[in-house]
Amino acid sequence: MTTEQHSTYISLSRDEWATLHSSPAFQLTKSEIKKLQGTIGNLTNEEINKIYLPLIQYLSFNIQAMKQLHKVRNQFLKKDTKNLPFIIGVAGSVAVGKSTTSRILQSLLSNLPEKPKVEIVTTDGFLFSNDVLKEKGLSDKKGFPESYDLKGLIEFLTEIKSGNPRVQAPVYSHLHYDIIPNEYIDVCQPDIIIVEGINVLQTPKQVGDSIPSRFVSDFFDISIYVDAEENHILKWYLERFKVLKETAFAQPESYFHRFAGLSDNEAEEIATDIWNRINKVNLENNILPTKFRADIIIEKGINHQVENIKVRKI
Ligand SMILES: Nc1ncnc2c1ncn2[C@@H]1O[C@H](COP(=O)(O)OP(=O)(O)O)[C@@H](O)[C@H]1O
Ligand SMILES: CC(C)(COP(=O)(O)O)[C@@H](O)C(=O)NCCC(=O)O
Repeated sequence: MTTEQHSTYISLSRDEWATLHSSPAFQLTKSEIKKLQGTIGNLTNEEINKIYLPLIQYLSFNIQAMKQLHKVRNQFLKKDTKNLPFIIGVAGSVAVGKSTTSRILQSLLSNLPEKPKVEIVTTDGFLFSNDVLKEKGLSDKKGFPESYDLKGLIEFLTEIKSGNPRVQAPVYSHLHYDIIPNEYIDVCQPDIIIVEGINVLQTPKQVGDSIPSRFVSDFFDISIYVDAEENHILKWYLERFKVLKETAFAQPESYFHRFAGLSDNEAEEIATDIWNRINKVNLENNILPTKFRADIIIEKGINHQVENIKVRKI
């Protein structure tokens, strides 16, 4: 990181961050932890208390501040507009833990005293279908900026921030490795929306001779980048692939059903190849360069333990 980038963040070690939290300690049950931690799972109550509760408190201050700002703006404008959803963007590499982080945030935010309704929207729903990717010659570029219907994603977020009471998002199935035709999730003005995806902090590249006038991040009230060393992320990607081989790939309808009978070594070879050809290139060229656009950077060590947190100075 350059000195200039450094100087825009306050950097806190795990222990420094943990001391900032002032609410009482929290104890999730084993089954709650299991639901949150994902396929591999070594999430602990210590991690929740030291890392995620201070983060929730920090997010909660921002949510309260936004409500207050909305109130005084309404007073100034002599209007009575309703509060719009507070949008949190969660970015980072494939397999770094964006979905897991989002589930943890959803669960803990929903537990705040005002019991807000919190929904997660993943940007993989805005990937082009496999047929369209094939037509565009992008089958080996899934997850790259050009593989997303960015216009559709911006329209979705515009609708949300316009106060539309019911907005629909398309659905991606990791099992089928494709968009599910004609299936949508309804987003009905929750209090908080977590928008999670590898592309959420990207700035649009020029499309033809027009540049989209808005970025996805323009709609965020706060953004988080989940970061780790690439060798750790690859390890998590391989571990997840092996677990999926035993579970999801075993289902006949899985796109990767042909991988179900592979030995662990064969699976590791195939997953490493997919990583090196697609996800690693995407990380280096298109995801990592967006890190310093985030308001908060969470840096994880080998066991998913957060080691350092950077918070943008305001
Ligand atoms: N905080 C965490 N604690 C424990 N395990 C985690 C954590 N974050 C991610 N994982 C594990 O790492 C793998 C990748 O996480 P996932 O959330 O699926 O990544 P992404 O959504 O970024 O692709 C999963 O197997 C998940 O169980
Ligand atoms: C669909 C994805 C781009 C989304 O990544 P995610 O948001 O789940 O981290 C990714 O899971 C993917 O399929 N990448 C292409 C290469 C691969 O099969 O891993």
